[in-house]
Amino acid sequence: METVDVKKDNGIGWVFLNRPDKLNAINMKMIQELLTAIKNYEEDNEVKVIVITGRGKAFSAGADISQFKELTPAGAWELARKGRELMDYIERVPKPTIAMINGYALGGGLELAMACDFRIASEDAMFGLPEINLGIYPGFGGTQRLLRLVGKTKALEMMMTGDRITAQEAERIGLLNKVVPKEKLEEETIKFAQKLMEKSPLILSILKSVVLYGNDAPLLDGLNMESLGWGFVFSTNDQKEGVNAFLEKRKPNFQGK
Ligand SMILES: CC(C)(COP(=O)(O)OP(=O)(O)OC[C@H]1O[C@@H](n2cnc3c(N)ncnc32)[C@H](O)[C@@H]1OP(=O)(O)O)[C@@H](O)C(=O)NCCC(=O)NCCSC(=O)CCO
Repeated sequence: METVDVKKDNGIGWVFLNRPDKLNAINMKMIQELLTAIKNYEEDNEVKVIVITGRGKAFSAGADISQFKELTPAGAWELARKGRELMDYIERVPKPTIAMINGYALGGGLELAMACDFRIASEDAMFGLPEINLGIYPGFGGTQRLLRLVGKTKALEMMMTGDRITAQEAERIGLLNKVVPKEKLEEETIKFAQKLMEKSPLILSILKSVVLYGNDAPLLDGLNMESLGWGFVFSTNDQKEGVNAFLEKRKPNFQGK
């Protein structure tokens, strides 16, 4: 692949945005290659957790602005659809996903991070949706995901001013799970991924789909989905293993079945 590279290591499927000289600006090629990388990891049983990060000093500075000059309305619509399709796919992939944010996460870069389940950032990372300064607004799902993550007041402030915020502020408003010193970013991300890998991958994927369903559904529908799923979980080996391990005072050994 030209714009993305990948590495599998101890259950983690790493995805690196790899246009460091352009601060990992997301062009059409990168959208396609990211989708391929995520789909490959989805099918790969050795991969339990997917981590997305950037090569160089940025996570990503957003969609590639150099492609905007010649963009027709139909082309812009296509770019927004493809970008959105990627973010929606990442959000729904049935494995935990972590954005390891090593610098700027702006525009489409922040939208990519928001599509992941978890966001861990280095303390010098910067966040923002500056699209308004280009005379546009976020088009890869950011208007909706930021709203849901931090609420209307902060979401509108970030989108309407285009101002950047620090990692500390991003953590305070609920955009991040963790802020860590730069030199510990990888270590802390791996630790977090390992915690997830101790759980049943099957139950994690069912839990993820119940939570995502509830995010977009009326409360009663979400609660019904929870109860139905909860009943279903009792048909799995991992539920039996979890309960037996507790009763036998040992660590569970989940098989994802
Ligand atoms: C991120 C900024 C603030 C970094 O500034 P600085 O450190 O001064 O680095 P630059 O010299 O500006 O950038 C280095 C290099 O990368 C190119 N680049 C940076 N961002 C983009 C981008 N989004 N698209 C295309 N290219 C980009 C920059 O042109 C330089 O290339 P050279 O060939 O060396 O000139 C700063 O870069 C910045 O503000 N970037 C834009 C952030 C932004 O507006 N993002 C929103 C994009 S629209 C979008 O995402 C739509 C989807 O909702």
